[in-house]
Amino acid sequence: MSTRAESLHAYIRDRRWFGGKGREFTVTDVRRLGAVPGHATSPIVVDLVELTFDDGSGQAETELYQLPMVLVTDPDTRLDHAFVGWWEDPDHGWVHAYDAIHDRSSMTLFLKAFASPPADDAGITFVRVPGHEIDLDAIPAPFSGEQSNSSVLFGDDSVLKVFRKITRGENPDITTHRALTEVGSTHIAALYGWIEARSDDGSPLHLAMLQEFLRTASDGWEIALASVRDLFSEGDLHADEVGGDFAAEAARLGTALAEVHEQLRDAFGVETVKAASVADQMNERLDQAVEVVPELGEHADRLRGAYTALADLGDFPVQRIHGDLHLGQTLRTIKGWKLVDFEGEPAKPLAERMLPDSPWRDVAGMLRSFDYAPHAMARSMPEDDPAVVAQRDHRAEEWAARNKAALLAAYAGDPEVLAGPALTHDEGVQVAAYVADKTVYECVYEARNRPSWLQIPLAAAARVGTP
Ligand SMILES: Nc1ncnc2c1ncn2[C@@H]1O[C@H](COP(=O)(O)OP(=O)(O)O)[C@@H](O)[C@H]1O
Ligand SMILES: O=P(O)(O)O[C@H]1O[C@H](CO)[C@@H](O[C@H]2O[C@H](CO)[C@@H](O)[C@H](O)[C@H]2O)[C@H](O)[C@H]1O
Repeated sequence: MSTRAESLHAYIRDRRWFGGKGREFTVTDVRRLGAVPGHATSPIVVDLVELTFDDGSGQAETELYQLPMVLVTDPDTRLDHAFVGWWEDPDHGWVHAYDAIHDRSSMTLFLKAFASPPADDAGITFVRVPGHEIDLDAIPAPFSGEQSNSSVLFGDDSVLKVFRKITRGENPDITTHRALTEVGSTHIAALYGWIEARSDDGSPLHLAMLQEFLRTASDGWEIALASVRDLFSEGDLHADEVGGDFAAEAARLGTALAEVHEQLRDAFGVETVKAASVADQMNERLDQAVEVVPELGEHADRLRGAYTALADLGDFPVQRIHGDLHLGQTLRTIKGWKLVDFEGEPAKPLAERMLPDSPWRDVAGMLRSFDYAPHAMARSMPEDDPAVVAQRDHRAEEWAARNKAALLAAYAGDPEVLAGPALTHDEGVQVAAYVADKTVYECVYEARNRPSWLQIPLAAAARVGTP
């Protein structure tokens, strides 16, 4: 028989959403945040599990993970895949605990709680945003594309994104969506509500977000890959001649991003930042990245050149931004492009992700994605003939350049200009520095998560500063 802590350890360790893969940790605390009422026999509870990572350096780190669970007295074989453990629960005695995300009746009660919020002493609060009549009878189904969090779809009406790693304080996914929903932005999935609790120090714990389900959505990354596939299969045609040309979509993405940035400026305001201090942070990030990816050292001079040019700008404006924008965070619907997942860069502490930043960081994220798409596609089509490889490389550059130009021109307000300088000198310097910084981040991300893709950002680092 294992203890509650051992069961939680084993369950969390193997989950896709667990961010500490490969690191040793122990479960050092379990705090019951509250309960969702309504289940006749099986309590639904929300626990906050504290994990402590100790790599032996003497500096233990803790992280909090959220686990909504349904506690039943007899095993439920339908939920075998979501079995967390069997233990003596402090409030409910001997129970079999299952991850509630996978339990339809638990998730129905989560949804209904938005309409009839539990009493104040339930520990968790369901907040509803006015403006949408939630379909309370919609059937829940966990999202198959589970990533860093767990999402549950309710019919074709709404999605509940349950944050797994929890940080004390506000979650920018909620606060940014809320502000954009209030101004009626057409480039996001509207916020319908959220769930929160209080931390022991009184600060908010944002637990989940209920938002519009974009039922006609196609993933921007997949659409871009399809366009590249089309181009690669027509070796002698140019990017503007093949059926799947993406440039008009890239331009629409640029326009959508510009609108969202403007709405975020109106909602959260604008500040100025010293360019030299931003350049210092980029240099520091590069120093740390070279420790993880030593090959980056070969390109350090050209990367630092981009940061020096940035430092020379003096001051520049910063504002609330998306923070981790790439094609995988864009969805094409029949009503245009939508941006999702405003949580910011996963590697940064939450407090840092909320800080105003340059909108050019988001633009740079998209430009990097236009480099990734053709190179990722080329990797998935192994080829021995050097002539075909060279032709593809050439086409890949062409595809990336065409779509980058289209996005930049539209972002800068001129979607007709598909080539030539759409940006001022200062804007160009910022784009170059943020592209360099994102490339460095990607090298570390790939080295840790997908080493076989490391070559994509490394090759880009070698090109920084070249036209
Ligand atoms: N409102 C929505 N409607 C439809 N699909 C969505 C919606 N929000 C996200 N998605 C899809 O789910 C995926 C994961 O969402 P995301 O917010 O990025 O979650 P995570 O934080 O778990 O990575 C997205 O790439 C997108 O394909
Ligand atoms: O979506 P997340 O918030 O988890 O973002 C992380 O993972 C992304 C990969 O899924 C990573 O994006 C990089 O790879 C993409 C292709 O898979 C590419 O389109 C992006 O341009 C590239 O940065 C992202 O950087 C990371 O934060």
